[in-house]
Amino acid sequence: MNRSDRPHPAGISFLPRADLLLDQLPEALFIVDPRHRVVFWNRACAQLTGLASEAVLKTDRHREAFSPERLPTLADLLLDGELDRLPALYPAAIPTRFSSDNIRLDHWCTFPTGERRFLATQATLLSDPSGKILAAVQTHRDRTAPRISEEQLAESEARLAAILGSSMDALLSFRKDLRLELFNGAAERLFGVPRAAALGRRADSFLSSRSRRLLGRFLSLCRPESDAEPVWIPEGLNGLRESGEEFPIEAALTASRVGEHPLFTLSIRDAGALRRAQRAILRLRLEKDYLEERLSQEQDFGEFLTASPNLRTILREVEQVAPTDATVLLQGETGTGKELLARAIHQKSRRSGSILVSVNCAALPKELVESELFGHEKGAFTGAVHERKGRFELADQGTLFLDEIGELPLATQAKLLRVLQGGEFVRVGGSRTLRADVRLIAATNRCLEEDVRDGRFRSDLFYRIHVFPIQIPPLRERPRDIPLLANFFLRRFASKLGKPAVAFSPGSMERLRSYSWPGNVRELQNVIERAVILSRAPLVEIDPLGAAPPSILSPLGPLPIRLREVEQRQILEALEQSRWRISGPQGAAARLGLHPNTLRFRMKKFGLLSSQSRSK
Ligand SMILES: Nc1ncnc2c1ncn2[C@@H]1O[C@H](COP(=O)(O)OP(=O)(O)OP(=O)(O)O)[C@@H](O)[C@H]1O
Repeated sequence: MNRSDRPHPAGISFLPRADLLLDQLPEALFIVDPRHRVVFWNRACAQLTGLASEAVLKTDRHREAFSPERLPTLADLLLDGELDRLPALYPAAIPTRFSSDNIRLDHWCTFPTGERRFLATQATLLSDPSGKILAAVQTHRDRTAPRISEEQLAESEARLAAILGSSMDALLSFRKDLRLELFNGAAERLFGVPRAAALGRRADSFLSSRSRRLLGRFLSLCRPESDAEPVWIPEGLNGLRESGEEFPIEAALTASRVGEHPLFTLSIRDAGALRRAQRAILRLRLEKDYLEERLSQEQDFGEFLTASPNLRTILREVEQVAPTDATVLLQGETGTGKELLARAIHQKSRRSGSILVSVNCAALPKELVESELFGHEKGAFTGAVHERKGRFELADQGTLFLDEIGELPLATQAKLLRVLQGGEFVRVGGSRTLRADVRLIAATNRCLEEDVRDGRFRSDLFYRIHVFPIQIPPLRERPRDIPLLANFFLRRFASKLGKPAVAFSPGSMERLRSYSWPGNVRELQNVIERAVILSRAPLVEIDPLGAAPPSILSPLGPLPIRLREVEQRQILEALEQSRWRISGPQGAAARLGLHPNTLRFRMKKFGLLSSQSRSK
């Protein structure tokens, strides 16, 4: 049967052949009679719900077509006059009521197929002129796609609002007329103005008058682009609070093309707060350095400072060996603090009440080494006009620090071994056996194992002194020590030179950290001393430190050692010539052109301060 030949649906005989028209509608439409029976179900409705009109007509299956729970449809509620049940039945839906017999509901529907669609559903009652209800018509427009876009837009707007709200910077967006369109939470807090009051106001009303002119100049220069980068506005801008108070700000301006007109966004930061934070960070850093130094001093060894975990572990072991009489061998590159540590060990030993005698083996001429260590009798050799005690005798009951032990001639090594084994020795040119109770601390920057292999160092002596070897790592392997020691020397030299230095200039610490320090702590100390001497401002500037020339790194011929040796030799010669007299016209100081105290200081540094000279 042709569609046009079909009889009228029973309930809509008042609409002659309207069924044909309604069937063509793109909108899904059905009609129910007052007994809630479906009397019309158009083609779009069948397509939308998946239920053919034959399956629905004359039944109340229209309910299940739109909800698995068979909820009454809008048409049903209208017929029963029960619109007040809408909120309970469709809590998430958005109703729009046009009149008592015409209502719209926008909501998500689930069909028998399981598919979900967002529908704009509208229902109207049809009545005859006497007011008798004939039927209810319900139409459905599928708004799924626009609804998803709306939801996505709302979600992205909420996300954007959350981002803008949580931004630390105050954000002010405006068009060419400067009227504010966006004023985030940080802006409310910074300027003390609620968003509602700020929107629509001119953006430059939050700037001081000078800054307004500057912003105007910037706006005229800005070329809005779709992916514009922010442009920093140079320093010197001032914000204006609602209270009239001006305050320094840092700002960046972005000019982007959004829609037809350019959109400008000012990001503003309270520069005062930033500076206060920077000052607080500097203060905390200085405090941290100081505390680290204190901790290091308390935990460890007097002036021997370290923040390096490796070295701290080593120092804990040293702490245990210090009170014993065990021989300690300190190994490490030049300037790593071997002598300083030797002194600390002596201080922590039961011999601290007695003397620590230092001998720098590298500074002694070969022919004088034995007499230096073991003393000589009068006339033992040319120039030995007096009998003289050696360092072993002087160190009796105390500690003997043999620095650069690897430099000892082989013959002296043999004699040293005998003393260490039996505690007895004979002065050069003498026959009396003498005894000395000495604790030995030896140090070297050479690789003694290699010297033993090459026959430069006796293996028996090596094993005798290798009882408790300590390897002090070079400064470049303990990066944490660089700021600690640098700050320590900074304070020390600043107070010594009466300079009110408080800190290093920006970038200085980075320079110190990135240098390789071939001369280790001694070199660092010298660099800081020089910088403090040259500094005028309260900030101390470290000049760029050159890359270390390879020769300095070589363990065999480090330049600083050579200079030291020359200086030591000259002092020793002058002392020998003056018979270890320091002051007076014939004294070594006068020969060297030095003040006697300066000479004493240098001698102490080189371990040359013996009993002969101490008294003179
Ligand atoms: N950890 C440290 N803490 C504080 N000062 C240190 C430290 N290490 C070294 N120094 C200082 O560095 C300088 C060099 O140290 P020291 O003379 O002890 O080194 P060294 O290893 O014996 O050198 P060399 O092998 O050249 O004799 C000294 O002025 C010392 O006080």
